[in-house]
Amino acid sequence: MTPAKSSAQPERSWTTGTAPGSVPLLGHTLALWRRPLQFLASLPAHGDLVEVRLGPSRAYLACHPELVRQVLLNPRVFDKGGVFDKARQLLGNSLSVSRGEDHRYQRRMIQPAFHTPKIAAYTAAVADDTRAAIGSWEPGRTLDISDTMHALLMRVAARTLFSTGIDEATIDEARHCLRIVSDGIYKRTMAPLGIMEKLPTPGNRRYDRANARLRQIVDEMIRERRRSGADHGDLLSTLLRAEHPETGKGLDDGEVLDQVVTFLVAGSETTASTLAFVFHLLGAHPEVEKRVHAEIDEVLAGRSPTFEDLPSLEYTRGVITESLRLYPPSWMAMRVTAAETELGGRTVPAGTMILYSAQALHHNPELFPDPERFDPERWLGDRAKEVERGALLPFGAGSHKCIGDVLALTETALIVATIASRWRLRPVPGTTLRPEPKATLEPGPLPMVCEPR
Ligand code: HEM
Repeated sequence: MTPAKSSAQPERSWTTGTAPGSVPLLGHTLALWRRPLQFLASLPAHGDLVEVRLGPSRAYLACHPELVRQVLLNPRVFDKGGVFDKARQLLGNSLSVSRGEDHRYQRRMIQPAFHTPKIAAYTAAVADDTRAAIGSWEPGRTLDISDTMHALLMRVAARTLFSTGIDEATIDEARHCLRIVSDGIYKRTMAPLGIMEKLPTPGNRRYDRANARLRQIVDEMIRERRRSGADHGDLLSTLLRAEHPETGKGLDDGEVLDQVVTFLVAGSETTASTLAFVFHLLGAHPEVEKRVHAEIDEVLAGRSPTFEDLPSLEYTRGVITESLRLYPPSWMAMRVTAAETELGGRTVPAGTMILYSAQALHHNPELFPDPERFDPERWLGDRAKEVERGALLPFGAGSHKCIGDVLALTETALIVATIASRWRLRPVPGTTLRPEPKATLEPGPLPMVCEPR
């Protein structure tokens, strides 16, 4: 590890290092491919900025929260290139992959759909939807909490963001397609050569079919809304009524479709995985579960939770934050330098890949003592103030920070409170959590047994 003096930050020295275990030709590609979570979490021990070899290319992982901030708060230099260029071909030039002026315009146009009063309105029915979804649960029944939360989230997204009246069977079909599409986008953006996905393999055909069907379902939803002309005050209406601030031009149906698919990809799997991790953690820590139940019983006294209850559900929110720390759904992201720049005391050429990883930050013992311990109290009272700025980063930062962060936290808290006020979910003995880092960090199958409270 080499100390290096930064001219941009003259007051502090950064340490830079190289990840160990590079092999000829491949560098660290295999380590990053085979055991990405462990590999990333091991890197902060080698410096504030750590060089990683990806085949012939050099990339850097920003490990110190301050360096991550420098990257995320300067999108003109640390731009959305690399995998985002590939994702743009699959998702269209939508919010999560656009850059520069395009991104600024889209963000300005869409942001009003995520203002707090809107979120309070969207989430008014989340408790009802959740109660309807758990209406068929029976004592002693085993369910896969991962799958159950994905199904619930798709219904909630259909209702909150798109106020759609489409039937349950179509929502289920869209969910099935979305998982295939999301997985396919991840594989296609990570594939180094871009050849395999063009071959007519069964997997590629499955992806093409799922993508076409998902787009057909969304397209029908858009046409229906245009036909009715109704303004439901939701995300879909915002997109359909959006106008470019200078040209006054709106989005055509194809552009609206790209945005909707992007929101489904970015918003539903991340939130569903968070919920599954939370229920897994509660099942594995009965003493924490007991405190969550006590808080919910005291605050709600038997009624359904609402947006206004969230400030009072402080411990429950601490559990959710701690789950996002341990299992950040967005486990790694990247930028590409648009020009030569300096980072952590190193001169970094234009076109260099800079990685940042919530997984690496959140499991760093320098930032979170005893990082593998599930400890919701980290987020309560004075202990929360001890956490270093930028150390907790489940939603990113800067101009590309997650637009759905408040919505995701609200939905998660409302769903946890609704379920935990009636049911306790017990892990099936012998079940081991094996998080799967894909487009989102997924919990994998998690069978749990329903017990009425
Ligand atoms: C627990 C749930 C969620 C997590 C952990 C999460 C995480 C993130 C992260 C880390 C980013 C920034 C990625 C980067 O720096 O490149 C991001 C961006 C984004 N997220 Fe989320 N997200 C969640 C839920 C949602 C929801 C509910 C929505 C919408 C309904 C959403 C929509 C988006 C969009 C559109 C972007 C791109 C924003 C931009 O570039 O301007 N996310 N998300």
